[in-house]
Amino acid sequence: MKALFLGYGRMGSAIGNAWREADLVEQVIAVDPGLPNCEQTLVYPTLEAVPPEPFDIILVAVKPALVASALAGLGEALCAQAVVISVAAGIPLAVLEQALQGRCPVVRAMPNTPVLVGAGCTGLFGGSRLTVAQHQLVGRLFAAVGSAHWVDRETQLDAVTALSGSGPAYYHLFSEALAQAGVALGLPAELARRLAADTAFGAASLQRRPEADFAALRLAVTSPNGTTAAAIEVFDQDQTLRALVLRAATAAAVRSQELSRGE
Ligand SMILES: NC(=O)C1=CN([C@@H]2O[C@H](COP(=O)(O)OP(=O)(O)OC[C@H]3O[C@@H](n4cnc5c(N)ncnc54)[C@H](OP(=O)(O)O)[C@@H]3O)[C@@H](O)[C@H]2O)C=CC1
Ligand SMILES: O=C(O)[C@@H]1CCC=N1
Repeated sequence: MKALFLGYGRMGSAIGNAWREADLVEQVIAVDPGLPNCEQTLVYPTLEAVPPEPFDIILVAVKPALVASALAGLGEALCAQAVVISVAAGIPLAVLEQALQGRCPVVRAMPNTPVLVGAGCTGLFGGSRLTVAQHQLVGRLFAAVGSAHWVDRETQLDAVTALSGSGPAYYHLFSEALAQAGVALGLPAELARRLAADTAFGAASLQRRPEADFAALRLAVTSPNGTTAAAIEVFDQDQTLRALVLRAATAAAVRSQELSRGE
């Protein structure tokens, strides 16, 4: 299977490298004006420079504002047998289909950066022209770099973006804050960094077990009148943390809706 990537920055290269390392695609070709050739990936500066051969998958991973113009340049020779996947936040299927003028079936995907280590999760929504076989292929491609989840309504992708698309940054921010707190409490910076990372990994591993109940996992750490209770009381004072998380996720979802209107 051959894959063409339009945009090979952080998200495009994370997915391209992961698919190649998992032997899901034999050849990855990328179009990206700013990049030199990477090992095992042929990078062209423009779409016009790509030899006119058919691709099975064309993944567009440019900034949302550039998606329509990047797709408009896709000629019949490249996309005759392809499924086009857009990972751009907010850009609706209707815009993608219009840019392609019906040349190929389209899927919207909202992955996240842990695809780099095979631990991503991706929300998916397919257009009406997608065949059952193509639906299965796209699901398999994203499941191979983490987990893949089809949503029923396109608007749900705004919530997926707010939760798991942007979500890794929220956890990284919390780890930054926790490591800084460790240093303020007297630990060497490298030890605080390591403890924050290992704690995030351990907690996530517990959360991922089947039937895991997040509240029960929290309570298992929280001895009555103990150290955790003292910290949770601060987080939960007037629902501070939960209210903040809701505000932050809502801001992300609203931004996704704005992007869909081209704002
Ligand atoms: N980063 C993330 O965690 C996630 C990102 N996304 C989505 O992925 C998309 C890309 O984001 P991200 O990878 O972070 O951004 P990057 O800026 O890292 O990557 C975009 C790349 O596209 C290149 N580019 C610009 N114009 C074109 C063009 N016409 N044709 C081909 N390549 C072009 C850019 O080059 P140059 O820099 O020189 O302009 C850049 O290298 C966005 O739409 C975003 O919404 C989705 C989920 C998660
Ligand atoms: O911040 C963004 O807009 C992109 C989409 C989800 C993660 N990064």
